[in-house]
Amino acid sequence: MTANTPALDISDATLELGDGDARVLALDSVSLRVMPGEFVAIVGPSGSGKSSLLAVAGALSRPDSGSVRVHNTDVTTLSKGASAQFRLENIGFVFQSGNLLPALSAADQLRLVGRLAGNPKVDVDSLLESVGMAHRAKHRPGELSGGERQRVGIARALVNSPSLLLVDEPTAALDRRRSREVVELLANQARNSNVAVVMVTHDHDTLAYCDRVLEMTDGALLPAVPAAA
Ligand SMILES: Nc1ncnc2c1ncn2[C@@H]1O[C@H](COP(=O)(O)OP(=O)(O)OP(=O)(O)O)[C@@H](O)[C@H]1O
Repeated sequence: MTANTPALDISDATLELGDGDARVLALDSVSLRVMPGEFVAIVGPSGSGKSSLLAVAGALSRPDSGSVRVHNTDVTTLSKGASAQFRLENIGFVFQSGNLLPALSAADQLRLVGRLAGNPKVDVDSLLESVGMAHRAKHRPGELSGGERQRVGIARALVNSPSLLLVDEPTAALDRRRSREVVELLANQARNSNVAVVMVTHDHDTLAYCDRVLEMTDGALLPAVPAAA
């Protein structure tokens, strides 16, 4: 594996959803290559296919045609079980609201994901430190602010040192200042951990932190638009 190996390489992926009259071309010959350490934002109107793109990139759904390689593994050829294990070890997911387990402290959220991947010696303290949350290690999600929960969610997604981080609307529940902080944190993590980040967002305020901004329209991914647009 060389430094030139893309962390994500989607080639000509097509995905149809629904049946009969409700059939929709969610992905229309989409190609996307993201290198390690690169931070890419995907914008676009509701229903344009952004979530479908993340699902295909994260081996959660299989395109009807085309290939999806994550760090040189074609994830479209993996069985269901192998794909779940591959996701756990190679892909981190960050969702809108952090998606933390209510009963677990911040530190235990991270430990659990490490244990599930057979990686019990995770350096939880350093990871929480890297997202500015070391002082909240013992707090449960209910005792954290929205921005803090999102930070723990990012640390948790990084536990197994993934090559790819897929992020869905991370700032939807946050005010302007916290939104910028969370996206700046993602940008720093991309650089420092050499992880490729693909973020779906409606938040044009945070696009300046991204290396590239792409736009989805009717299932197609358009060439980059200026980050400040
Ligand atoms: N299970 C499904 N069955 C049929 N059509 C679906 C299904 N899921 C999504 N779609 C359709 O596929 C298209 C792409 O949906 P997708 O969720 O990827 O869009 P999106 O850009 O993420 O939207 P949003 O910004 O509102 O989350 C939409 O037209 C949607 O209505």
